[in-house]
Amino acid sequence: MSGGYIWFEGIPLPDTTVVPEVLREALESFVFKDEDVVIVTYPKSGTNWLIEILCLISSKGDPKWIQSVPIWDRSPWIENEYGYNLLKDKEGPLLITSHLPIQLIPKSLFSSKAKVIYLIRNPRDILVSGYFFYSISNFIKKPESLEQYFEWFIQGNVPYGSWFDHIHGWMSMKGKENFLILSYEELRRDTRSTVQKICQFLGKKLEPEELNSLLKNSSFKVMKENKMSNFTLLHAYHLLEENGSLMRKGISGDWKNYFTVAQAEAFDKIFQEKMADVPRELFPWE
Ligand SMILES: Nc1ncnc2c1ncn2[C@@H]1O[C@H](COP(=O)(O)O)[C@@H](OP(=O)(O)O)[C@H]1O
Ligand SMILES: CCc1ccc(OS(=O)(=O)O)cc1
Repeated sequence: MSGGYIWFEGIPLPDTTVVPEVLREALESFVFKDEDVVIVTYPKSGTNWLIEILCLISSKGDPKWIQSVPIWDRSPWIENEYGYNLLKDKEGPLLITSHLPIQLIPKSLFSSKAKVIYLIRNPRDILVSGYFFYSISNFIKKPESLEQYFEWFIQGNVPYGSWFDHIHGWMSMKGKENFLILSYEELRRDTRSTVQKICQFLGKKLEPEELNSLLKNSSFKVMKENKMSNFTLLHAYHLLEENGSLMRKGISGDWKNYFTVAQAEAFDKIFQEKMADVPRELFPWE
């Protein structure tokens, strides 16, 4: 286990989960079907929370599936060797996850009607979440300090490259009827309405008790205790340090507890410069 990167078409990808030849095959031959649902996020945006919600929509709130099957088997990452090998032989409709920037996603996505949900989060919170998660993981390059990780993040020397580029790339899909943009912040502020919005996008209907069960079983508290979702299964493979979990705090604005005044000002400046061309309403935290 090296915890380094492979540089794939200029993007740093974790070398413990991504195998270049397998990713190349996925990019050239994977065919998305109209019935598939694809979750796309930059890492640490709340990916696994959204997966849990989509699994519970699919099971109509019944928690059996999320309590018995690891989260990475329920909605495999297409760019990972493990995930691609599951997906390529699986009967559809598929639930698929990806952190890939738009230029690396298999091209068949653009000619299919597969429904894509893109989840955005305040990059300052993503930075803090990534810093803590990669510090306890043994499969991603470990930062020595938040100061160092801050620099890596700004430069895009982190898994899946620059957050700023990721957003710009995927925003070219904005307005397409099979593309839904959500934010972690709205999901936290009003989970019920946001789940209803997802159901509407997917053409699904949940009865009130099914929705209540979904909300309970995808809550931070319940996910934290679900070993199929909280990443503690990785302990057996020494991929995550003992007691380490995906579920850290699950809040918005935690960056304020870690950024220095100078870092906050520097980040604001870079954000304004790099995101000036993106409509503000996409960033509910600004
Ligand atoms: N049910 C839930 N409610 C709120 N936040 C959740 C959640 N499940 C996961 N998260 C948060 O999502 C982040 C992980 O994102 P990803 O799944 O993309 O790796 C972590 O953020 P924090 O580290 O800020 O707590 C984690 O706590
Ligand atoms: C094993 C599934 C998994 C876990 C963590 C990952 O990290 S990140 O989301 O890319 O930062 C990826 C895949």
